[in-house]
Amino acid sequence: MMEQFIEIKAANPDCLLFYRMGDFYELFFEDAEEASRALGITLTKRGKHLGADIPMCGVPVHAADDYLQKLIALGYRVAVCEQTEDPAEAKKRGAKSVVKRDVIRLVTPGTLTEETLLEAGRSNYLAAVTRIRAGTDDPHGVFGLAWIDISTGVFRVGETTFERLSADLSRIDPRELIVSDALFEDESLAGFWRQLSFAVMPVPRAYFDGATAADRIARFYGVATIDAFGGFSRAETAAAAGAIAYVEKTQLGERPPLDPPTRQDSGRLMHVDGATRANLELLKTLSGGRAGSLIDAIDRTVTGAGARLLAERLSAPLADPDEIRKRLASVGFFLGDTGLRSRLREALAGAPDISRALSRLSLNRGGPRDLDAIRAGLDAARDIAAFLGEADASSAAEVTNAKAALAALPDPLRDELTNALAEELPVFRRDGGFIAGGYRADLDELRALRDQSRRIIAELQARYQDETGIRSLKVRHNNVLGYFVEVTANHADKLTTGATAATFIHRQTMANAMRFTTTELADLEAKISSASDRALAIEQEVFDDLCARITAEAEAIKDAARALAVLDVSASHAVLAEAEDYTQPRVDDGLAFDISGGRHPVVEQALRKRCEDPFVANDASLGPADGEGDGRIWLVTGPNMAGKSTFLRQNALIAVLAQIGAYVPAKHAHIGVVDRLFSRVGAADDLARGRSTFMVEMVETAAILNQAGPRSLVILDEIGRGTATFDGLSIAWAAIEHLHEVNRSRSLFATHYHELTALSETLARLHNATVRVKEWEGDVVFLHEIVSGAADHSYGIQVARLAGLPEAVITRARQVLAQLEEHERKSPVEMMIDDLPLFSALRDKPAPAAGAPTARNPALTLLADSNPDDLTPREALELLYKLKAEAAKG
Ligand SMILES: Nc1ncnc2c1ncn2[C@@H]1O[C@H](COP(=O)(O)OP(=O)(O)OP(=O)(O)O)[C@@H](O)[C@H]1O
Repeated sequence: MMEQFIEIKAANPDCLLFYRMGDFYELFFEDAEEASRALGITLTKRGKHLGADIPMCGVPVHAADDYLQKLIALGYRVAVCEQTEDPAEAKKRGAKSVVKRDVIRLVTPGTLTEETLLEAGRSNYLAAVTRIRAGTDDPHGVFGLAWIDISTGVFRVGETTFERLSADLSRIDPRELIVSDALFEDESLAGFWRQLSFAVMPVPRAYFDGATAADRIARFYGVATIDAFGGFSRAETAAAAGAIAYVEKTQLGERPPLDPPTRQDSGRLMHVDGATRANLELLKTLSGGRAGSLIDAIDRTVTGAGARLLAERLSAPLADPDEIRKRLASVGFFLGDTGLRSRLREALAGAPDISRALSRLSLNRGGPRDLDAIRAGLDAARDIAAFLGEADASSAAEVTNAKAALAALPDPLRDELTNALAEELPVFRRDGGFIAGGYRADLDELRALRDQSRRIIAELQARYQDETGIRSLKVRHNNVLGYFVEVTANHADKLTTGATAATFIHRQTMANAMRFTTTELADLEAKISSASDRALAIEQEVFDDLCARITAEAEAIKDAARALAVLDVSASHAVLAEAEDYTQPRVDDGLAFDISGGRHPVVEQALRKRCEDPFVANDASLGPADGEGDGRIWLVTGPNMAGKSTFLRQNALIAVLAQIGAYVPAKHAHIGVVDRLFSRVGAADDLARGRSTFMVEMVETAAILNQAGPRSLVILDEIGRGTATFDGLSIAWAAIEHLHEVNRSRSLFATHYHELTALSETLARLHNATVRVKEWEGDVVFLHEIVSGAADHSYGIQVARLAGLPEAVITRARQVLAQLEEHERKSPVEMMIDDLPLFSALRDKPAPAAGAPTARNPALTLLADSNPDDLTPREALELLYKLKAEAAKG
């Protein structure tokens, strides 16, 4: 057996090998050591290899999914090795022969299908990347991308460049990425693969071989050529073939129901790079959780498929106004009909995840409950089609299409499943008992026979009791003996002696009981077990038959599943819009960015939950003044904690929401489609990548200044704060000029460098905005209201005081601040700035009226004239009284 194990393990060196032995999967050698550590299960030993003990641990087959889930989450890959013959068969070859075993599947993060291993609301993508260098001018080559979710059949391809690869991968957010070993080892990319947050798996170069790529895809789909799928580039075809090769390798011959690949044209999407995606906390917060993210605030879907579609849309907002308007129309449709919407959501909430059930059935991994999921899904689809059919959805193309997809579902299949399936269903098909009575006459007969035999056994027990006079005699059953007669030890003599001894054949002596069999019982047993076996065989046949009928309709079922997801998302946006008072944005091809009464979707809900003051809505207007020329830059100054970051982010989030086709938290919103969204907010260092906070900030800023264009929306929060004041100020200054002159993007720029507000005098499209605060009894009160103008204070010390800094530190900080401000008034900063050519335009500002000497504070004069070393305590006290009197005057 060890020889067999070692051979199979050698063929799967990069996986933990789950080696099936009876009711357990056993792991040996290093696998056992790793798994026992990772899973917290006991490490034992079994036998010896080369004179040393063999470490071993095991997990029960029935609980294997839980352990698999843990291992996959920890980044392991598992090869599942099953017994491929009955142990009885092996015995026929000789007592010592080993049962045949084979790996039936590789479980990897990107190729999961089990409900327990998948997250209901998240797609589970396997992505493949390949590079083509020939025929391109780009020294990095072009990159082909393919991504597959085998649990739902989604299959997409695209082409990208090195610059965009990271953004594309962060949009797809795969669980596992495969690349050819050559690309994996390419020195120029080593750092790139390392910094990705998901598993990267090098695979043989042959997976991506361009010469055979198209054939491999065609073979998978059983078509002569892939032309019918649409024209793909060489890079796309190679990536798609690589992904298919990997699916084939991990599924070992089972074929998941993949859609034909479709191209995702990233030109029609809003481009959002990884840093922006993370900064804006679209799908998860910077700390990695879902709570507090945008999706968490807006997700009102009721199905797993709906939640997945919403996440997918949030990762890839559109940049095509027509498509966006189509989605908005569906939301409008559901907003207009509350009754229909509630009925839809009720029906959806009860519908199972049919695409995932379909995938398991196609991969021969499904159970009776998956059949039932399809049945229930078809039922729900029919109900939904019926009541949608009554409504006039002509204004909403998506709803009309969904209706058509649902109506196209095959009724006979649904009827068949309804008739075939029993009420209560076991998890595994091997357990039987899932076919309803009345569906197959032969099955009913066998079941009757089985049930009848049980009755006969009861009768037999009564007869044996009578014949022997032992009232406590029982006919029992276990897996070792089958049916047997059991009497307590004190009655045993009656069966082993006299006339009855001929009937009762001794089988087993227990401490308190003795067990016997009889010829009659053995005959009955044979009948019962053959009836059960035959019944089970019929059920398996019916299962296969139903499975085949379902997979034959896979296309229609998948279309319907997609339609249900679209309906769920559209209705969920309507629910959100109604509950949260969102509005339909106007989206077009222009450069407008007019938001009135805009709110931050996450902060607004958080404030409400904490029962704090309601969110203060604010306007933003970044489009070209008078509709002509390029967009504007708003330079937002204001105290700490005033709400600058919130304002910046809310506008980016409103753009994202509008472009996924959702309603937005505002009174009115008019947005000319944003082609690229950039945001640099907050500070976080990336020590894993060897970058300090400031370095991260500069890398992200560089990306923005190098890539943003007139259709982009740029959010920059406190650029330059991570370094010395003048360096930071200068970088921020130059960045604004670059944005204004070169990028010409619609931008929001928050800063504490109040000096920057002077730029509005030279940069025509720069608008100064500030957040209002009130001072009250030395404290600051935040009004969160954005108005035109510039801030004059940071109120940093007041905020520090609110935060609970010790009073001594606050007092000292005030003194230092006063000195610094005094110093700065005389300092050469402004002179230095004036000397820079960029600032020369500012020099002509009228000088402050001269000749008004600032009167010196008399208290200060008193202090200056005193000499503390010469003062007696009494004189010191008198001085203090004088100072106090001066303070009271002034
Ligand atoms: N419009 C608003 N209405 C109500 N509360 C708001 C609003 N904007 C912000 N807040 C509250 O103020 C807090 C601070 O906001 P934010 O982080 O945006 O301030 P900031 O000006 O960027 O501060 P800093 O300069 O210190 O980074 C938020 O967490 C939120 O609770």
